[in-house]
Amino acid sequence: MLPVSESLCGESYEECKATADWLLSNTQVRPTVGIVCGSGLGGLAEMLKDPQYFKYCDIPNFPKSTVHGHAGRLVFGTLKGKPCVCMQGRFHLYEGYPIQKITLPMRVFKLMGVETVFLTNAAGGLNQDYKVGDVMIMKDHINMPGFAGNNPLVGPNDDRFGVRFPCMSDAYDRKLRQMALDVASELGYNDFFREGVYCVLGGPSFETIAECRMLHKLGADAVGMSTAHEVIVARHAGMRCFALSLISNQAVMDYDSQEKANHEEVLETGRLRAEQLEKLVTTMVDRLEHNNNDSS
Ligand SMILES: O=P(O)(O)O[C@@H]1C[C@H](O)[C@@H](CO)O1
Ligand code: HPA
Repeated sequence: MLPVSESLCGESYEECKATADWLLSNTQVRPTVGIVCGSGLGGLAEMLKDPQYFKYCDIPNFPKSTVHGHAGRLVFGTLKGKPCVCMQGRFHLYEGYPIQKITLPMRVFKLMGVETVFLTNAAGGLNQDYKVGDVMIMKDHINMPGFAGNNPLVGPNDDRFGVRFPCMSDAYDRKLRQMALDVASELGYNDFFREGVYCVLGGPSFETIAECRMLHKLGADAVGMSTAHEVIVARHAGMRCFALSLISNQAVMDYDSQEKANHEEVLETGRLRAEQLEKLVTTMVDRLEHNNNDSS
């Protein structure tokens, strides 16, 4: 039996530790790199060598994955010789879980020894220069649910994870972003590589035209339904973060447009860019130094 929860939503230190210990007792892998796969981007998990799979429904304290395109399992293995754990599918606010619960895997990552987290997502392009299939390095985020008090760090702070008021001006690691630009250039990806600001909303409905126009005016280049909350929790716990948005569709900004955002297009764009994204992340992991203090 796992310890009785005193947390708001099942994400207390003791519960996360029990989950981390359970996983570590069932695998030999001691991950220093964590990966989160976005919609249609689960193929990255297939890159791990000697994979060991744990279905979310079998992991103590884990929520279940409910979204098509998110396999719902944790994969342990090595990538370019580095011990990794990969979420093949993530949790979203719109699935009905409390925000503290959907970000629980970040704390479990931390307690298993992860130092650096790579996250991917599918997102709608708000920047008019972006095309479907572009890949955006996340330079920053706008956490819309947080404006209304729905921040994953709401609730009692446990200092064993991090401080009460964590800084977020360095949420997306500068050195990793530069490494991504270098690697993208070496791989000949410059034509479809961007760097920009991601705005997270709660979903599951896609945005109205007025909402897209507003978000663009506020400074967002892409809009999605994930990642920012995970990054907040990962940064709170002192892990380095790097995130990529695949522009899976153009956000509709024009009342004359016949375009309609839909999840099938999102998954299809993921399939088209999967190989390049996998190559980029694999190359970056290969170049990682295990030095969390290296962050800037
Ligand atoms: O997990 P991500 O952020 O990649 O998923 C996006 C947002 C929605 O879950 C879904 C919409 O198609 O894709
Ligand atoms: N909006 C929100 N989330 C998304 C989108 C979008 O257009 N595309 C993929 N995820």
